[in-house]
Amino acid sequence: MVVASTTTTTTTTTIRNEKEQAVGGVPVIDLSRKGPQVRELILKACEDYGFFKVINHGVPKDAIARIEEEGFHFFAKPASEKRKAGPANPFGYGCNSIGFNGDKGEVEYILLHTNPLSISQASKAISTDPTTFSCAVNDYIQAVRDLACEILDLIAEALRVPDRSVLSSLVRDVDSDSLFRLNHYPPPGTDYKDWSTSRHHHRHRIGFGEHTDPQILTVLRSNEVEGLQISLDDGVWVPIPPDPTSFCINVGDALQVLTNGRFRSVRHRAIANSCKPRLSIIYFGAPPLHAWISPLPEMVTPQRPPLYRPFTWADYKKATYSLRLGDTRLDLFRTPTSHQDAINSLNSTQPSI
Ligand SMILES: C=C1C[C@]23C[C@@]1(O)CC[C@H]2[C@@]12CC[C@H](O)[C@@](C)(C(=O)O1)[C@H]2[C@@H]3C(=O)O
Ligand SMILES: O=C(O)CCC(=O)C(=O)O
Ligand SMILES: [Fe+2]
Repeated sequence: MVVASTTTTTTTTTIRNEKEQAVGGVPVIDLSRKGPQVRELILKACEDYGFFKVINHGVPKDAIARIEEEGFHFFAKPASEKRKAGPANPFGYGCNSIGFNGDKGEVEYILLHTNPLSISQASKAISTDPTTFSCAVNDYIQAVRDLACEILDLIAEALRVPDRSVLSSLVRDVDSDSLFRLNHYPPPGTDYKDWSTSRHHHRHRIGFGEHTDPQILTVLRSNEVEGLQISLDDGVWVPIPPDPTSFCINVGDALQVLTNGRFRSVRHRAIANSCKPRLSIIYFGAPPLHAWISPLPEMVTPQRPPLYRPFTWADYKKATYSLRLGDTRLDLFRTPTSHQDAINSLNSTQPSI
């Protein structure tokens, strides 16, 4: 059972088991428990939060350990060495600067396309042992892609879509535009860039500013350091307790469209306050550039007309990269009627002057 409880400072979501004991902070779904119950839990989490954690996920420990080691090894290098793999354009090494439109954060990262050829090319600038690096990345991607696809198949079944691979086939396509990212959040005061850092401790040192992920499904794993937060409807930020044995799953914008707004693309951010370095490893499952994205026919009824017009993933990426991190780019793709409905409902909640 999912219960929202309010404390004096924040609202936290508490999950209670059948005996009404609190067992965690967000929906935690055990993927080893097959059957309709798991599908229904995933469905509810995607509708209510656009976010959940999975345990017993089947991703080999060894694949996780190898990519984590490669990540820490790279970020421990001198700034001048790391810069040889940058600047991120959008792929490669980036430091403090996110995207092309002025977004900043206390983060350094490697962003890669998941195409094995581009991984092998990029690895030459990242590692002195590019084969070991690219093998670690490829093996990890393969394992988390399988996990993403298993979840997408369960979602399609729960939505009663006749073709259970309609979502996963977009991510499995050889031309899929899926991405891989390593984010490193150094502790405050660390000299990880060339210029001196502020030693002031802010309550919220923003590592990666608030945003939604544009893709279909995000699979995120971090080390034991906290930082990830998700936003609930009322704008309250909920910290996600770190758990290196689980994966965080986010609904992305494209899945919000495919489900005609039934699932929410969750707003999230990363805070970089900890005195320990945080490393997150992220897979963004995306369709091919030429794929058309529109609400699945089963998600459209006379009562729920299409909220979004059809567009290609290439169109959506273009819009994404022309905007700031925190912008709500999905609004650009709403149908005229649904856009007007949204404006009307907003106006009706504003006091009239
Ligand atoms: C500021 C930007 C960085 C970003 C592209 C964008 O213009 C807006 C979306 C950003 C985001 C957020 C989720 C992923 O981390 C990411 C790779 C993506 O697909 O969209 C980043 C983009 C990026 O860092 O290149
Ligand atoms: O590093 C994190 O925990 C979150 C980063 C993120 O949301 C992203 O890279 O899209
Ligand atoms: Fe994100």
